[in-house]
Amino acid sequence: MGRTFFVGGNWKCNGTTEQVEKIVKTLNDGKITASNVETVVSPPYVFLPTVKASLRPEIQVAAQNCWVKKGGAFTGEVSAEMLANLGVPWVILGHSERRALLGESNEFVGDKVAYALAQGLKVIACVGETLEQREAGSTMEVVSAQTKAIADKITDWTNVVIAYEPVWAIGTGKVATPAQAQEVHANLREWLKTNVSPEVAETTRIIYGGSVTGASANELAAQPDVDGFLVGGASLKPEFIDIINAASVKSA
Ligand SMILES: O=C(CO)COP(=O)(O)O
Repeated sequence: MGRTFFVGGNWKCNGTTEQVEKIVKTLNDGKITASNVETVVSPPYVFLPTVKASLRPEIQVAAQNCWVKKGGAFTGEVSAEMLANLGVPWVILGHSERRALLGESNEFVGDKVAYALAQGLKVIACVGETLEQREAGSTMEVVSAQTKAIADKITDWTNVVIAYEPVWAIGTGKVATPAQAQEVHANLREWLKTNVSPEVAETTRIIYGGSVTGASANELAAQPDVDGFLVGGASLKPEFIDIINAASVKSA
């Protein structure tokens, strides 16, 4: 195996200067006991440089989005080149909130992933089905189409982490069961094996997101195809440290 466990904290559109300082202090003081884990937190753009400068070196930063191509006359956007210039190593792309609220299509997300990778950024690419889609039995159809739109635009998957985030589990407190997460992760890995390559399937991290807490992390992490988490609400709280430490389950 050898996939390094990956834990991302997506702060979404939250935080004041004071709250951000507090979260950074909690992260810097927290006892990280797991050794086999890559940790990334994603503050809103405006806080990125301060958070990057004040965080302990084991924790990296990610932006929550970036523009689909080279910067220029695109008011309100932030380009991948700017993130690279600031030394921000990661970017989250295709989050369901942006797909749903801002109308980002599969193809648009695929283009963003390709452009960000070409600028040297690493990408956390999000996929996931709505409750209606799950109930209609089309979960795999939806997540494969989202993954295919990315696969169509890139050849090198080294710097890509796939985040499976079922929309019905995001911010609802309704976490997927370990079996539900494992089923989709295994199917996604199989999809990569068939449609990209066995090597990419074996090495690409597939992480789970949706109401992960300190209490649910260990059992989810124990699933063979769950390679980490993308955490929203709980990433603003001290229990994020427990979620990072769930990585120990893999080496236990
Ligand atoms: O959307 C998420 C992370 O990107 C998950 O959010 P919650 O952990 O708050 O459900």
